Amino acid sequence: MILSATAFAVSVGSAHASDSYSPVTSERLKDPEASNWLHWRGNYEGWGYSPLDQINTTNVADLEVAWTISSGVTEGHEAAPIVNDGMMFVTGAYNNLYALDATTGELLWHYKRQLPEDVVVCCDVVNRGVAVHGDTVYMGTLDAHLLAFDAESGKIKWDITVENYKDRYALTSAPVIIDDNIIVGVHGGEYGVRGFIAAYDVNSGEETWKTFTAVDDGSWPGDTYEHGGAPPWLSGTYDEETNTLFWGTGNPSPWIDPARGDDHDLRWSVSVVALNPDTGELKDAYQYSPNDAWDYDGTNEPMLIDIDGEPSIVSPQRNGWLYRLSRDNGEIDFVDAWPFAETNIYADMGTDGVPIVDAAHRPAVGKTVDACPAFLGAKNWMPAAYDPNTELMYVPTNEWCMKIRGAQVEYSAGQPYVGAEFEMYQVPGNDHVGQLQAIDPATGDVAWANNFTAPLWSGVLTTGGGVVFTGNLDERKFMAFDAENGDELWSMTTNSGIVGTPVSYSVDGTQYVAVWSGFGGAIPLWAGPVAQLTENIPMGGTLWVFKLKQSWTTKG
Ligand SMILES: O=C(O)c1cc(C(=O)O)c2c(n1)C(=O)C(=O)c1cc(C(=O)O)[nH]c1-2
Ligand SMILES: [Ca+2]
Repeated sequence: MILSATAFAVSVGSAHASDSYSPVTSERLKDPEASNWLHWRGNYEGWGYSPLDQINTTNVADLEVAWTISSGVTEGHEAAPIVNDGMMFVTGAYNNLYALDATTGELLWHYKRQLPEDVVVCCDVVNRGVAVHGDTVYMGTLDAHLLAFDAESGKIKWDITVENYKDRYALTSAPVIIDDNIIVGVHGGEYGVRGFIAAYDVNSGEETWKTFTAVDDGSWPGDTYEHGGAPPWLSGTYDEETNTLFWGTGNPSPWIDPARGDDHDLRWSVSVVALNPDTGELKDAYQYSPNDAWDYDGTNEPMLIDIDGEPSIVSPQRNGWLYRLSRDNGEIDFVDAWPFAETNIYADMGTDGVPIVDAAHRPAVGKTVDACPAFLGAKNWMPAAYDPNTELMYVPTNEWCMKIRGAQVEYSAGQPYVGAEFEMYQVPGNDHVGQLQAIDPATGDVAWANNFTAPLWSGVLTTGGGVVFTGNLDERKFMAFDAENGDELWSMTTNSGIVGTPVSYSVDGTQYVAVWSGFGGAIPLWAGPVAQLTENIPMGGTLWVFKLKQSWTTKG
């Protein structure tokens, strides 16, 4: 299914000069202050962890609303707000960008992208956030531009074209900034783009490198890599120690192609790649699903964690397996993998990390199969979080399956290039689809799990106060759980279903937690009958910001 973006007028609000914007240096990005939220996942390692502990398990029940702001837009609001010394930058749907006073919600400036009428993206007109560097704020757009704004005034410094949106290239996620490079990965796996990661100079916007993720190495039949997808549409992570960028890549285009046969790996689709961020040079890669036929994009965040002193990558994948990989010297090696939701596509996981496919669950043209998970995955884009105190990761999970079969499709620029027919369904006998799981990344053991009737489509935040935050859909609740045992400590019913990415920050000694409520994203567009679980959710984006009641905050 496709969705067209309607045009909006640009309206940069009145510039409001705050007296002292703090420039974001490369050093600050490498070692972010606990009070700020400078990366979409809080740090380069992709943890989604705030060390702040003013809000903790003993007082979180006393949270109250500090302020809210409504976007007036009814599509999905997925972004993580970025906060730098009291100033917040947050995106809504359709590339709306708001600069706000993080303590009061006062709107300092607002940019509304004028998108061409014929912009089409696969999975809703979403944006997952901005990146910040110096006195500049950067946003990727649905028409595949990269924009640089003056942080204080909202004035556009530069606007570059990353690729042609008419071929369905788009940017939906937050850029990653490493020293003088601003790095983005493209969308378009359902339209036959050729995926790439590219870097631009933070000051001039000039391209410094571009690395294709569908590679010409003989692992694709003929020249099919040229429309082979593998789009790295979510943000990557960065290991400063070895100067390595890790980035997940999407599904091959089309999902199913009779020409491929069984022996084409289609590198590096559904993989994690390791790049030198200065040059874009490929250091190494590991493929989660060679020759993928189920739309199991491997884009999910490669979280960088040290496990018993071993530098590791941990990533819960759409295919239902949680991977533990090593990352010594920027080289990726398979260590272990564990199923974390209903999955039947692999008969076994080889000890070398090359899965043994169960042919009974592999679709082809003229062959319908039942496959679990469904193509929307055991976990999709909504980021898991890691808590260095409990040493657990908290994974928003969905259990569902699909009937799927191949369909003939020809490449035609800008047209859907999927090659499959499918219908999702709930796992028979299950009373839930969504689950928040606390998992030990060393062993794959589940410490606790909480179930939700509808799918879970919100990011997760961990905090130094031992509280885990996430939101759900049909109940519209933003919730706080005890990181140790999963007990629900607090919740608040919001305006809409939550598909946001919660963050935490503090200003003048007061800790805040912020999250969008505004249902949308892939579920209403793609989930078929399973979307019925979410059909009565009210629509519309509101950013909610919480803090403790005064009696707690003054105790310091
Ligand atoms: O292959 C791609 O280029 C691509 C891009 C995106 C995106 O950029 O949002 C999604 C997907 N695929 C996808 O398969 C998917 O399930 C999905 C869900 C969502 C969402 O925001 O809810 N985006 C995307
Ligand atoms: Ca995809």
